[in-house]
Amino acid sequence: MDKIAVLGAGSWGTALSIVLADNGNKVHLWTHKQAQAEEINELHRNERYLDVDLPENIVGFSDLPKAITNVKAIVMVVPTKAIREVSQQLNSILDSRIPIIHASKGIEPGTLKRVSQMLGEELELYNAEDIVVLSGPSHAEEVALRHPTTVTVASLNKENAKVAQELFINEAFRVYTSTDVLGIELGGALKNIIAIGAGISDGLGYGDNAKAALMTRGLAEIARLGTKLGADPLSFLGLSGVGDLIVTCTSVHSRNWRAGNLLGKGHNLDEVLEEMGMVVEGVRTVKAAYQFAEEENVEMPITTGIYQVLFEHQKPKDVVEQLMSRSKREEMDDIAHLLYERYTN
Ligand SMILES: NC(=O)C1=CN([C@@H]2O[C@H](COP(=O)(O)OP(=O)(O)OC[C@H]3O[C@@H](n4cnc5c(N)ncnc54)[C@H](OP(=O)(O)O)[C@@H]3O)[C@@H](O)[C@H]2O)C=CC1
Ligand SMILES: O=C(CO)COP(=O)(O)O
Repeated sequence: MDKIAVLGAGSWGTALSIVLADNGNKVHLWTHKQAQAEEINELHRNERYLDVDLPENIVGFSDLPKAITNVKAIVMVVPTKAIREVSQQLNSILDSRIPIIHASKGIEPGTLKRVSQMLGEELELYNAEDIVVLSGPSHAEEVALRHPTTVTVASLNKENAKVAQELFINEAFRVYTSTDVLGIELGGALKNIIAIGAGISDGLGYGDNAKAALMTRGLAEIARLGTKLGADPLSFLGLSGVGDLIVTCTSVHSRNWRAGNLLGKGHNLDEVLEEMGMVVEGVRTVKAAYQFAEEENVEMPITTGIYQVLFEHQKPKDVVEQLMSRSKREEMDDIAHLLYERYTN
């Protein structure tokens, strides 16, 4: 039985541990809280994060050196804001280059780094190119119930992506490979912003038309930024693009959608984050995307509107009015231009 370490015992770390345990591995699920490790070992539960019984081959650890001893691979699933801190802790104990797969969806405000870039910067033995990202439409609650789910694993090194595919794939969890790390990471991170927007729209009482508009035009601005940064535009039509956008914008499981929904109903951001009690990645990512849009001179009106609601105390209804009264334009003008530039150069 291979040992795999999963770092981050929230809902997604726990669900991915179940997939790995179902595949016959002994999973070392690391948490920074001792009581949580004890709950996992004594009750085979992680009650605060996921309402399922855990397989007995998932073992809780609160000691990081012990958690990674003799493991074949490390899966990193802490929130984006904790990636650097946990990587720094790993540096002093990692003595060989085992595969590292991350499943976190965010971009760091200020530096505008994606998770694989942060890992490459912090981990002394690794470059960003060594890291694999796992992303796609995958609510932890459904993965834990073994409901059919599909994700993409991407690495610049195709062999690394294949190792990750082999590790996770099973009859309920289908894994595709890609080499477009940039597109896969951007798709997974930026859809959280649009999911907040979809939640706001539903909270305001708008209907399906408004949500479909947000999703479609949201995807257009994700693709616009991603293509400008060098991602493959086709990735945004894939699992980590349109797939994750659908699942996050249309589900009550999504913390980003739920946070947006409360904002749309009139709660302020502090109240909402207090109520959620779990990570809402889109809140930090919207700061990064807003900064990206300015620096890269890319139009991202929906992202800008959500930024204004979250951080500039704009009323959601006023932002909707602002979006609906923008100057007239052709639907595909800039996307067509970007695609033309990409495929003719
Ligand atoms: N939930 C899902 O369905 C999916 C989530 N993701 C992504 O996975 C990532 C993790 O999300 P998720 O598991 O849902 O989040 P949760 O909020 O459910 O859990 C986050 C976990 O990380 C722990 N944590 C926070 N800071 C640190 C730290 N500095 N050191 C160690 N552990 C820490 C938290 O501990 P504590 O709260 O006890 O401090 C908690 O156990 C996010 O980037 C998310 O976007 C991706 C796909 C699906
Ligand atoms: O990324 C997810 C599903 O693919 C989970 O989204 P939330 O973080 O909004 O719950």
